[in-house]
Amino acid sequence: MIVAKAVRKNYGMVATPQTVALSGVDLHIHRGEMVSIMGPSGCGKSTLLYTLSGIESADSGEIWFDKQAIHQMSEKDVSALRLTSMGFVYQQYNLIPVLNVIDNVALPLISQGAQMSVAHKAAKAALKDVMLSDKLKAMPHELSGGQAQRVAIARAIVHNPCVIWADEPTGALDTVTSEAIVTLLRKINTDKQVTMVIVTHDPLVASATDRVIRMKDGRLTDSVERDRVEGTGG
Ligand SMILES: Nc1ncnc2c1ncn2[C@@H]1O[C@H](COP(=O)(O)OP(=O)(O)OP(=O)(O)O)[C@@H](O)[C@H]1O
Repeated sequence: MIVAKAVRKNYGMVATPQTVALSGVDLHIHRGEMVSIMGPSGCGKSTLLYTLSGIESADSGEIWFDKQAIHQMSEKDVSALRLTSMGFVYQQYNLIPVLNVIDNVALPLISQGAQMSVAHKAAKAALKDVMLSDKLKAMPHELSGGQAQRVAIARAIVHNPCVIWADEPTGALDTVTSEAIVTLLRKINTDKQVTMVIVTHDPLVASATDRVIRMKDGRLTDSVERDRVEGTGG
């Protein structure tokens, strides 16, 4: 479903010393797969996530999303693809502080031109999926970290995307809350068959995914299936 071929990405001006963030990444993520990306700080995990999702452009190489060549698309077309087919979850939730929970979750649909009543109906259903039906009118500052992340997850699924990209979704949460978020992400992956790509430092998150991709110095070093990660065959 998502294919990267020899993807390279540098930061910095051509005339100045450049940071090599991705130095030839080849990757294939299958539809419905839940994958984690791990590796030391600065190895290029977030850059890979944002390049695969078309937020950052690659310097060279190919990125395919369901047979669509992201590396050849205009910025406008990639934005439209993101809006309709992708959801994002960030470490710091990125909720709009002046909007209540239901309006935050409805936002991706409103951005696509949906009527408010339609967007609110879908937002309510998404908030039910994350077990927050009792917080529709709450403001973001009234939520715990775990609740805020669940709202962010509802916002990421409200438009039925094919893929969810998550950058350190448990990075700001304690262990118990992280476990609940991982369980929720896994349930959404299973129930809705949404492909999930999760950048994480957290072994707990990685152990819940189908495959752990390891990176070092802008390259993939390893790709390990779940049973081998857990070492239990389960
Ligand atoms: N906007 C940017 N401008 C310049 N350099 C950048 C930019 N974003 C990332 N980099 C550099 O690219 C390299 C890869 O960064 P990236 O954020 O992808 O790593 P990471 O593995 O996600 O790190 P962390 O685990 O600390 O979040 C790093 O050396 C970083 O300093």
